[in-house]
Amino acid sequence: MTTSASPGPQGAIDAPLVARTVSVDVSELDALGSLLDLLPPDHPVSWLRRGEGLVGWGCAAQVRTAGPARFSDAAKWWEETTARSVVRDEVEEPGTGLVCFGTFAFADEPGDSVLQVPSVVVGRRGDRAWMTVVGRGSLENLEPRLSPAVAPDAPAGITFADGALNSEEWMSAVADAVSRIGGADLEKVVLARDLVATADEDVDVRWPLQRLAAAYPMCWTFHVDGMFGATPEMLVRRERGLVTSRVLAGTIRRTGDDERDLALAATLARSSKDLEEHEYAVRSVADALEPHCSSMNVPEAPFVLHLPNVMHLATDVAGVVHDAQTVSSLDLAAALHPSAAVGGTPTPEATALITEIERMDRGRYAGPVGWMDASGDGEWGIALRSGTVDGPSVRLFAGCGIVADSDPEAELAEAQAKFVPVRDSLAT
Ligand SMILES: C=C(O[C@H]1C=CC=C(C(=O)O)[C@@H]1O)C(=O)O
Repeated sequence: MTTSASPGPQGAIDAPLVARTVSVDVSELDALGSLLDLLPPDHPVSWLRRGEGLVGWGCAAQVRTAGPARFSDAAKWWEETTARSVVRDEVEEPGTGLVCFGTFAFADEPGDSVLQVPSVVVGRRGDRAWMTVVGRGSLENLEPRLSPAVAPDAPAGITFADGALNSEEWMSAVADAVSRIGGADLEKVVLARDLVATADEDVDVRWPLQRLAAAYPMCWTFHVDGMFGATPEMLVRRERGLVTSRVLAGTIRRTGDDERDLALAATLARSSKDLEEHEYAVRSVADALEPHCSSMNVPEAPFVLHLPNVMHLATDVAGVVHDAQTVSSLDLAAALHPSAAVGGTPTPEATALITEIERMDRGRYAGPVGWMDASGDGEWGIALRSGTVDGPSVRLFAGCGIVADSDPEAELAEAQAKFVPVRDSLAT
């Protein structure tokens, strides 16, 4: 575990964090554009849906963790950091006061995970808006002030290439997985592949973020430490004792013809292959949340979630938690990860097969990404429809749930459709 921090203008690096949250007039915010328009290029973070949520920038403190203890080490650091901090919060909503943003590796190894405390966070929820400024030293020196940022440049000269496996190789990995599912204890495994986009110059992540938020308003547009995307899947949200999770599994591509898409949605809702795959995913989430809840609501049948590129079977699981004092939203995310939507069923067999046949390091793709406040409330999505930006290079990821009667060609087409959000967001 490594920690670092910017000492700020008036404080030593090991001095406690000080934070001040003030209310912001929504019309003042609107006059500056969307929340994303406020982001400067310095450590931008985002968690936005339908124009609401949180953005932040600068880095007041951060911790990097790795390995099987990546979640618990990060959670411990957050507990210690918030316990030492001095906070003046004039708004007191979930997401005010001290807030951290995190992105966690999918696998125990090699794994590289981060929890960051931005120096500035701006939040919006309905007709309420706020700004938090974080530093070290005296609260009185913190000056919350909003201003627009310089707009990002479009990435230039983007080209795409296969990542670890080309299409043919990936289809044979899928065929291999199908043959293993028939035999052993394995019911489902999620196999992913990657593409690599290369630009002429460093990619400014604010460009794809703006495009993702505009094209996928029903998804959570996120960015933390190079990991960005627009995910439709909420691993866990905890707010004032209520926990919810949006489980997705079972997918069909859209055609662009609304009438045909409606017929396809009906087919999806009746498809036994997809319903079976979905059932595994819901069961894995409900089982992991159950020990933390005094009551739960698990709908019997899924609904169809319509996205611009694909449609999914979706179930919203909800519960009342009884251990909010001792178990944070990040602890819940750790308990849920990896769900059947990104690992498979049973989890140990599925993740072992992923390591064996996927032939790539997922990095933080399909890991939890999101934010948490000092009370432990927060939102952790699954980093899907996502990419990792590193200088001029962006690695894009997409995966599919493979079950006994999966067809490799259909799965390849589904993966292509899942690349679309990030691929299009890099276009000029
Ligand atoms: C693993 C991904 O999607 C998961 C989430 C929703 C539906 C899925 C499916 O139908 O296969 C996947 O389990 C991805 O987008 O990379």
